Amino acid sequence: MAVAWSEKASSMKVLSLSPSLSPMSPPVILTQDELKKVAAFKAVEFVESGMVLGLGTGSTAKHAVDRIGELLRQGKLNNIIGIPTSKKTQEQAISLGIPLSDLDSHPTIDLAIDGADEVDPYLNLVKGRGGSLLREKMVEGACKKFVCIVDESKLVKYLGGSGLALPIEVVPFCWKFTASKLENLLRDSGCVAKLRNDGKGEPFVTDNGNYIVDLYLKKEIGDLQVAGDAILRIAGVVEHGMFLDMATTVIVAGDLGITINNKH
Ligand SMILES: O=C[C@H](O)[C@H](O)[C@H](O)COP(=O)(O)O
Repeated sequence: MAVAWSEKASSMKVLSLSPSLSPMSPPVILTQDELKKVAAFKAVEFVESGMVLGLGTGSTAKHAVDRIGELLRQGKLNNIIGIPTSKKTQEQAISLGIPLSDLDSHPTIDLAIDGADEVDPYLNLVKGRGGSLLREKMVEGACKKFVCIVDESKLVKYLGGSGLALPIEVVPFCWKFTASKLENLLRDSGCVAKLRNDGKGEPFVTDNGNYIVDLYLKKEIGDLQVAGDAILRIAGVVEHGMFLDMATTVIVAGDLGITINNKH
């Protein structure tokens, strides 16, 4: 069962942002990227030698992968096997000397660490604004523990509430048809569907050779699970970017410190 942010005090641990600061140190304002790094480093404290690890994708997860590589190099972690969630993370992990495998060989993952685009009060997530949602969902769905790491700008009252995209991975074939089906399905939320482009005037293509249709919502979706299941029933949809009831822990770094929110 999930809990709302306001009800989380008993499950929440507030920690210092910088362990090197004494209690009398003046407050330090961190940049957004520094906050991402703080959350990532905290998550890596959950990693133990011998684990099979899901390696996330994005600017927050990158810090975690860097840290894992650093600890391996220093001999503070051993026998780690990483399962990357994108080609980009795979390249990063290889450059850091992190041994890699895949879900075929390791269908059960001990722990995954990954960022998110939005986190709602029930620890549901939007992911995929970097385009990696399908592999992320496969890997994170195979985890015993999924630790999500965000800076506090990612917290929303409801999924889609940032006004930014809810990404849907679709097959390229007749993507306009699929996009219109999605708009129609979520018309009560004022849904507008747009094909993501690569910034050079061409469609963005995922690691799996698919397109991304970004949904922009004016109103909250009612039942997320029902909506998610209905989205997946549209022929042409490969996966959606709502990660419902998947994160076991969300670590949030903000101006006042870190909160560690555990799913009950
Ligand atoms: O497809 C991208 C992933 O879902 C990312 O984890 C998500 O977009 C968050 O990325 P960032 O940490 O860069 O904000």
